[in-house]
Amino acid sequence: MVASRNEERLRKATDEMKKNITSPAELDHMQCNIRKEEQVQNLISTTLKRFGKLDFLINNGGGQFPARAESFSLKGWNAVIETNLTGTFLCCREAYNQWMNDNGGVIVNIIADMWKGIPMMSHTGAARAAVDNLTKSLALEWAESGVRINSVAPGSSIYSETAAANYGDPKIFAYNIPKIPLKRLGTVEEISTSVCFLLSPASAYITGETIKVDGGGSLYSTMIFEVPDHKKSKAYTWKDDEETKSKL
Ligand SMILES: CCC/C=C/C(=O)SCCNC(=O)CCNC(=O)[C@H](O)C(C)(C)COP(=O)([O-])OP(=O)([O-])OC[C@H]1O[C@@H](n2cnc3c(N)ncnc32)[C@H](O)[C@@H]1OP(=O)([O-])[O-]
Ligand SMILES: NC(=O)C1=CN([C@@H]2O[C@H](COP(=O)(O)OP(=O)(O)OC[C@H]3O[C@@H](n4cnc5c(N)ncnc54)[C@H](OP(=O)(O)O)[C@@H]3O)[C@@H](O)[C@H]2O)C=CC1
Repeated sequence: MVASRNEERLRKATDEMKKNITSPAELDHMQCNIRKEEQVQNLISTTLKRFGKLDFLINNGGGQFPARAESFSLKGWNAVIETNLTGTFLCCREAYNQWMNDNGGVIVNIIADMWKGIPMMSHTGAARAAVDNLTKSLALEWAESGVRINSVAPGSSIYSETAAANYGDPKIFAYNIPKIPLKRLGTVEEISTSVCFLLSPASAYITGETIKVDGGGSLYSTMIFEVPDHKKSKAYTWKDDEETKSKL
């Protein structure tokens, strides 16, 4: 079952996938806004009615808009936290309560390269770091039910048409290439094969872990953003201490 908000995009994506499926696996799609609790409950119960089981859950839905933190309205902040953190939590909780508690299963959460913060997208950085931590807590709480849960963290380097449209710049991802040790963008396949590995029995002994698929970008330098030159940082020395004391 493939689910998201936009019916037309869903239909196109599932038609495309059906053309490429060589196994007898069945595929369906369903509208669901993961920010809405009832819609998530309905997604999981409909999936169970349609397929009779729920082996895997992949929380891939996510997104954000670029802006400085001081400019965020509460509505904008909440939109991004609800999309990336609350939506992921609701999907995990429903999958567990409706099926995986009794039957086990595997969950993979898609997060982002937020290890050094994400300037200009601090809302999504905070939400993705929270999902990284949620993954670890759930791995411990749900291990006794036979549930494994891991994350995949793509670099800011996998070309996305919707992101380029959202950010108004088709070259938005290409700007990052100089900051990626492997000196190229990643492919969608390089993300999905990592997800498949984590879903497969080959990773049966891995839980609560996050795989970074970023061409080494997270080891290197912060993407896109440069801190402007400034003289706002005052050094601290013992001499300053004496001056402070004399003022007290
Ligand atoms: C991490 C680095 C690399 C990552 C790459 C990718 O992830 S690639 C994948 C990337 N893919 C995606 O990102 C796709 C998915 N992304 C989305 O659907 C949206 O970005 C969303 C998550 C904000 C939800 O939006 P929605 O409209 O459904 O939500 P809503 O109606 O509930 O609240 C809207 C409120 O949010 C605010 N606000 C929104 N846009 C802007 C902006 N440009 N400017 C400023 N503010 C903005 C504004 O406050 C607005 O309220 P207003 O002023 O209208 O009263
Ligand atoms: N491309 C990249 O370089 C990177 C991507 N990522 C993350 O990887 C994931 C996939 O990204 P990508 O394919 O590039 O981007 P897309 O924008 O193409 O995919 C985001 C998906 O999330 C769905 N979505 C967004 N909000 C909701 C919601 N409220 N409820 C249900 N579905 C929702 C969208 O579908 P619809 O609009 O139909 O709801 C869309 O299918 C995202 O979480 C993204 O943030 C992380 C780091 C880098």
